[in-house]
Amino acid sequence: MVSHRNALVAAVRQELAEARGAARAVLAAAETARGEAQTRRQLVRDAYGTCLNQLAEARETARRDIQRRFQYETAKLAGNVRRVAALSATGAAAAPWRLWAPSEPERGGRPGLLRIGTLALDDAAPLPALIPLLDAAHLDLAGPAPAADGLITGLLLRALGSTRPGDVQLTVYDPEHLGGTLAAFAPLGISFVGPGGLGAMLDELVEHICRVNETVLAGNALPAPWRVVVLLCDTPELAAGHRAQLDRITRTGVTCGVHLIVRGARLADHETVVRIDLDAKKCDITGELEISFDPPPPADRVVSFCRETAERMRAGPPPAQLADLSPATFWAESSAHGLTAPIGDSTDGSLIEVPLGDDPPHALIGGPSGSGKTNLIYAWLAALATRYGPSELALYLLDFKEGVSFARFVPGPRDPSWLPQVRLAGINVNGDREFGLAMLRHLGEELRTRAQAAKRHDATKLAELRAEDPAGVWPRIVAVVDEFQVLLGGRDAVADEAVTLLEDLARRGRSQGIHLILASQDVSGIEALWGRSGLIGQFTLRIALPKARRILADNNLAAAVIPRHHAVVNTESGTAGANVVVRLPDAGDRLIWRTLQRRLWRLRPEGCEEPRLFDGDAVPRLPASCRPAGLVPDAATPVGSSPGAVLGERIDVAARPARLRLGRMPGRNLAVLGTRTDEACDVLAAAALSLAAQGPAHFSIVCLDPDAAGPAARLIAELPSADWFDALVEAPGLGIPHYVIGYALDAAVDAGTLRRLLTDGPEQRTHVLGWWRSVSRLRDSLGGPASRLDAIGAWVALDVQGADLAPLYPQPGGPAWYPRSRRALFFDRSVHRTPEVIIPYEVNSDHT
Ligand SMILES: Nc1ncnc2c1ncn2[C@@H]1O[C@H](COP(=O)(O)OP(=O)(O)OP(=O)(O)O)[C@@H](O)[C@H]1O
Repeated sequence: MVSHRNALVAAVRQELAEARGAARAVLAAAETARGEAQTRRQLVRDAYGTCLNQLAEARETARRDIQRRFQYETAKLAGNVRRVAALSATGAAAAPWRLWAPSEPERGGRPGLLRIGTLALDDAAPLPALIPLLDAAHLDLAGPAPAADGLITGLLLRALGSTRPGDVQLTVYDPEHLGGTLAAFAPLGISFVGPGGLGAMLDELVEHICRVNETVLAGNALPAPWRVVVLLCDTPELAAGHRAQLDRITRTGVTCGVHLIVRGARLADHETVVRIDLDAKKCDITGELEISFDPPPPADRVVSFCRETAERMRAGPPPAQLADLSPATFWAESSAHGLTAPIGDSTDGSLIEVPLGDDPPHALIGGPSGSGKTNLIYAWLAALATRYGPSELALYLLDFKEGVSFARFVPGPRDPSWLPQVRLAGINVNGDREFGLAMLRHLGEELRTRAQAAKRHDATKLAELRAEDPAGVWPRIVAVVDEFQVLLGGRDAVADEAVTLLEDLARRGRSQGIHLILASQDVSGIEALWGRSGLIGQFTLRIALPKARRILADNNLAAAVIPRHHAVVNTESGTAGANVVVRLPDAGDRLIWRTLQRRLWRLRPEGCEEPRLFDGDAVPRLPASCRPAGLVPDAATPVGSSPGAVLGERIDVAARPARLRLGRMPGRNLAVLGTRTDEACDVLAAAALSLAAQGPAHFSIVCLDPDAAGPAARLIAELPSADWFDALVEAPGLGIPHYVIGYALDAAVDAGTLRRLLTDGPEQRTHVLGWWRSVSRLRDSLGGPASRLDAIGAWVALDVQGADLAPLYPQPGGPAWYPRSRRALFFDRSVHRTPEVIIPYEVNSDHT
């Protein structure tokens, strides 16, 4: 029993031991699992922390990135807005008060926006808060009266300061303060409306709008000035009638230049109404952005501005500047149908355009000395030359005054530029009416060429010719002749031919695009002008400067009353009633002109040639091509049948040399006549050198005057083949042309030898080119008063009166010739009907 019990205990013990062992094993496993779980938990916790950190970092980076982009975009946007704002509101419309000054609006520009304060932007410099007014809006202000009145004062100052004096007309309804609120503006002549005047004022505005609409419907431009009406109402309620009228004005005013600025009475809703809430610091235009309103302008600034503006209004707007006559784009116009260009402005500042074309075709400018004719021509030419390029306009300019007014258009020693449209300019022409004639002849040729081209293309006027012949170059030609009375003055062949040419050009130039602008101090005495109705009748454009006589019709006295630097432009031949008064800009400033000309010059097309300049005071030099240079022709070189001796420069547009043909015919000798040694020597030297340049020739120099010995020696030094003689000799036939160059042959020559040389020489190619100091001495050297002069086929007269030349001239009485310095009269019996004036070349620059 005991053993059984012992066994049982042992068994139990065994089982218990096993159970305990198993429990311990389970516990150990559980402990291990717990440890592992705890480790895992720690890992997860750590990972979570890392993740959180990374996320926070990423979020911070993204936030910073977004903020940077936001700042960048905001700054960019603000910059753009600031630039737009700067363009939309310039000068007085936007400047802060401390820098504020009135600014001149651009000619033809529209009014911009006006600044009322600034808009605060996060992280960006504040933007100007701008609102529209003129031509755009009515303003409705809500908020405390003093702040609103200050804002209105600022707005008015900006609107007035950025427009021309008189462009804005101000009306103020201020029943409580009886105009006191805006009294600073009183010097501008504003209308103050009292407490009882609101109805009448609104009625008047409504009528004004009706009138403006009538004008616009009639096709006329919107008339200035703008009407700005300020209503300072302290009681919001208006009488029903007033309210109805105000609503009408609100709806229709802006398009008619009527603008309301209202404080205290709400304007009806309309697209043109801009509301400004001073309490909320908001405005319709700027939306949700808060406005920091500008303070009112300093009172003294308003008062001084108004005083100065009132002064300027009394004086009128300043005259246009030369630059105002230029278009925005140069050379953009076509001259097919005419030339239109402003020459100045009217007293209200608008430019006055002057037409030239089919009607009116030509212009006559008149005004006493110093009245501004040349200035007017400068201004006109500047306006034309900036509008029409060289393929549209060609200018021929001639000034018969003693002076160089057209010299600025051609290259000079200090300025190589020229006005690209100028083809020819004549200065100091007062003594050389022949040059005027030459220009008219040249234009006459051009007229003929154009008329033939028009006939070929079946065109009746320039516009048609240009349409039919698009490849042709047919610019309109404008010929300006200043002091043209010099050309027509005098009853001689020059005046007769000039009038005939002018008449032809005036009559037919209209359809061929050739226009004349003639200016004169006094046209009243030009009989040639008034005697030919066919001529004067074509000059339908008349421009009269102050005190001009006979430019306008006899009953048109406008020129007598206009002030200095003004002109009357009349396109109906000067009839009263067709006057337009123009203020002329000062176009005389050389620097301004040079700057303009340089701009045009740089635009000149390829191949644009320098203009031909004729300067009556300049002495032309013998061209290098007329001197024997390089290879000297030898005896084997063929000799032309009639070499041409160059005697001087012809007074013509091409500046060609005048030549005397020396063929093997009787009388082919030259007599240079007169006492001016220098010029006589130059004529002989030019003749000899030019002959030597043309082929083999031999020269015999005979010099009988010690004063001419220097030039004669210089000549012989330059001639390839020449001998010096102290007396006239008969040279044997050489087989090549032989020229006897005789200086002062009247001094002492054997009459028989001279006669034989003159008579028989030319047949054997021996020609005498001699200088005699007078016609009678020439005769004496040929044997006395009865001797014949047939052997002298050509002559050049220097200081010899026309009547003295009678023995050498086919018409009785001799040619009409009054000697002039550095001018000579050339007559070649075999080619001339009438003699021609030439300018002896300067051959050697010093006349020792
Ligand atoms: N619109 C103007 N504004 C300012 N100055 C002017 C104006 N017109 C002319 N003048 C000046 O008046 C003076 C005379 O002008 P201009 O030489 O044009 O007159 P003119 O009629 O051609 O005289 P003249 O026949 O004696 O040559 C010049 O000094 C010129 O600068």
